[in-house]
Amino acid sequence: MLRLAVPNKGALTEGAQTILKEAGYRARKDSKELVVVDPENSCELFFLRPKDIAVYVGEGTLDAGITGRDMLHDSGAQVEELIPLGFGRSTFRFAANPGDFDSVADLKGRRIATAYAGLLESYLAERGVEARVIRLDGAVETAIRLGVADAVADVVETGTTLRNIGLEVFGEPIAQSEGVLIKQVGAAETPGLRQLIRRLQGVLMARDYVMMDYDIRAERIEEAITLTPGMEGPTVSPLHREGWVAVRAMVPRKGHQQIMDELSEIGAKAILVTAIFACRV
Ligand SMILES: Nc1ncnc2c1ncn2[C@@H]1O[C@H](COP(=O)(O)OP(=O)(O)OP(=O)(O)O)[C@@H](O)[C@H]1O
Ligand SMILES: O=P(O)(O)OC[C@H]1O[C@H](OP(=O)(O)OP(=O)(O)O)[C@H](O)[C@@H]1O
Ligand SMILES: [Mg+2]
Repeated sequence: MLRLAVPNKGALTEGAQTILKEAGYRARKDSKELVVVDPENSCELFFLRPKDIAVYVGEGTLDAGITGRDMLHDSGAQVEELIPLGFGRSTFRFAANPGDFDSVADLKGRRIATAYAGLLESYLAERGVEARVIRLDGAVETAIRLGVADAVADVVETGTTLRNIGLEVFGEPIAQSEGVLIKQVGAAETPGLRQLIRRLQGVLMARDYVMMDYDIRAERIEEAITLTPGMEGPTVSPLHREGWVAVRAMVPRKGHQQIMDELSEIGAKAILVTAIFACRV
């Protein structure tokens, strides 16, 4: 039985729920459900606070979990990232009143408010910057206005929250984050976990790739294959027309229009693009 931790609220909840559903796992019926048993997939889903997930997985009480990469590093738990999941992308950054600071070195001896003290403290230690870290739970952007801190270190996605309170980011980004699948360091991958990984990779692939079909003169096939190399290699089948072949290959969704343009230029006809519903890599 695979025991999996899933965020019960916050920015990662919807993305986690959607990807698991697309991977064939049971969804919870309402946001108050804390445990979902999925006998068909021999899996139990535990809905937990995103920040606690690395702790449970690190202790080995759960086999795997979905959390944010920033939370994984903040926790200090014995967990490792298995695969990035492509949702809940954010940057972790310093911010302050405009003009107050230029770089992390300027923060020496100053107060920095954050809800990710573990992540911030290891970043400062790596750079030899001694500062006072003020631990808050959330809405840390307000700490400067209320005189509790000189700067903040927080999650920035669109930047709207910072703009609304008149703060500006400074220095290099501290970390890039997104939803990730994690497991305990050194723990064996059970068959249930391997199945989950394969299914999630399949969903990500189906999101990132499209299927492309086209017809082309046989003498241009090598040029065409350079444009659409596919995964293992494209399928090339004879066409019921002398000197022509049909080609089928998976291509990255991003940039597929350009590939179509380039195929047209070398004489490809009937170029079709279709979405991939599911796949196994
Ligand atoms: N606005 C956002 N857009 C995208 N991802 C975000 C955003 N805010 C947070 N995240 C990411 O989502 C994860 C969890 O953040 P979330 O805000 O859900 O947790 P939290 O702040 O601990 O909880 P809460 O906000 O409920 O107190 C983190 O990995 C973070 O990088
Ligand atoms: O750049 P933006 O798109 O504005 O997003 C960033 C904001 O989103 C998160 O807040 P959340 O809603 O989780 O509240 P919290 O600060 O209480 O955790 C994060 O802590 C920032 O405040
Ligand atoms: Mg938050």
